[in-house]
Amino acid sequence: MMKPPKNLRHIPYIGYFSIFRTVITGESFWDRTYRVIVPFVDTLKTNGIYLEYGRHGWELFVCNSDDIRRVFLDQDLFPKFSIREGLQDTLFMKFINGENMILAHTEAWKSQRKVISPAFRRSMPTKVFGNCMQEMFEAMDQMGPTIDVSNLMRKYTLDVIGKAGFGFDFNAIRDPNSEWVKTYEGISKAMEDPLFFIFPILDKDLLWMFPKRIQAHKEMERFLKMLDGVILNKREALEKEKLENKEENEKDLLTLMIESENRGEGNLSNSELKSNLCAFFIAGHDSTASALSYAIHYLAKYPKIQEKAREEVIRILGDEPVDVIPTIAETKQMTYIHQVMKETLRINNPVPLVVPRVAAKDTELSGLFIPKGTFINPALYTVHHREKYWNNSEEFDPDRFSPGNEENGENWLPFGYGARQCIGINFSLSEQRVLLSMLLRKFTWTTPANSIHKDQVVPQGLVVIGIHKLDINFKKRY
Ligand code: HEM
Repeated sequence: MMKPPKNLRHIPYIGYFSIFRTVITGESFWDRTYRVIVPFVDTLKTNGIYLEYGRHGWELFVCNSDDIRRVFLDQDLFPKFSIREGLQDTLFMKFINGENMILAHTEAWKSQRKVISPAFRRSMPTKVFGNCMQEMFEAMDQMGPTIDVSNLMRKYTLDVIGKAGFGFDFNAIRDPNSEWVKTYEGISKAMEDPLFFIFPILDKDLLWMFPKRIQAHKEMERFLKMLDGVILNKREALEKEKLENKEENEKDLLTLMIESENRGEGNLSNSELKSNLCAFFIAGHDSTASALSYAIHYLAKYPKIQEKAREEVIRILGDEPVDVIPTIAETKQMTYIHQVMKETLRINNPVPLVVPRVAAKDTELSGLFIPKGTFINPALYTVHHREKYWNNSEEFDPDRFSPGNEENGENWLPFGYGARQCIGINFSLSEQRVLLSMLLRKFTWTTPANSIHKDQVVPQGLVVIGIHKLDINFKKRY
């Protein structure tokens, strides 16, 4: 355990105690990458490939974008690790039980993606995003000038995933204490509990020792039953043509998936539909909330960038003192806001590591022998911070992505790459453009003098990394 096994010893490694120090001092993922990983990787003669001890023993970390793309593209040689192993019956696995796109492999994954991709291509519900924003503005009116943005963004993205995902109103912004908001927040907090995350055995065989945890399992079952009901009702309404008449792009994803099926584009059972809705929560809720919170943080920190972004919105949507929900065409004109979003996703990508891949047979990466069974982590966050790819990588600079300056595009990997790239990429980017543009028109904002994030951001989260209690001072423009 102190040293990698013999067949991996030709690859440099970071000592076992390094990770201990991080755990004991509570160092964040971001800080550790800057303190330990990036400087170490830059000294390597292995094209940024090294080993570190992790959940599955000695694992490979790939920090060059060429090999990362190779790993993502070749699903036969580098299949996704099956995260079910050892996790059956845990709270997390109950949530995404059954087959969904995140867990499925090969043929099962292909046939799911065939039905679900068209649904995501058709969906671009800017009106749903904009209506949620108007509810958010009303809520902000009641909050006073200093607002906890991380909390607000989680409420906003929960309402969006409910309405745009399956036509369900969590009502998280208007009524943060409503039944399903409390239930969802309870189970999502329980799923992230580090104790049960690190020792899954406590969550199943030794569950009887933790009454609060047993309660969380019960709440989970209630939540999943609610989703069963939503799916049955939706199928029934579609059969009886009882759904309200909506433009194609404003329909929720569940409707679009069932319609794909009805057109003969494939089949998803009710349990697969439910499992995929849960996958949308896991993959799309906190990730987008984190991206938005970080964007608002950087816009507060750099007032000139905020002003430039606002000028762009005003140029496109005008400056009348009324809320305007942008159309899809208008969001596409927001090139500078898009640059701000891209730079935010570079510097603090919410999903810094993905589900590991496993070498299906003996192979090589950058000429290094990789034995069959090796766990491989595409280290997206490290790639985003290497000087080799990005000048002054610690600096927030949206101009890196200005038109004609896109040479770094292939090193920008917040949504993964290849066939398994994030299916929600355009959905999330559009959601972010609507929120940021409407917020920029209505408010200016600054970081309070006593902010805990003034010198360095304080992150939170284990898998999706957000920002801890981001207080921001807002001032209305109209
Ligand atoms: C800023 C927001 C987001 C980020 C940074 C993000 C990031 C990612 C990444 C890195 C992957 C690839 C994982 C891998 O290869 O192992 C992925 C996959 C996925 N994402 Fe996202 N995501 C975001 C938003 C969303 C949204 C809004 C949804 C759905 C509503 C979503 C649904 C999914 C699904 C279902 C997959 C699995 C796709 C497959 O394996 O075929 N994501 N995401």
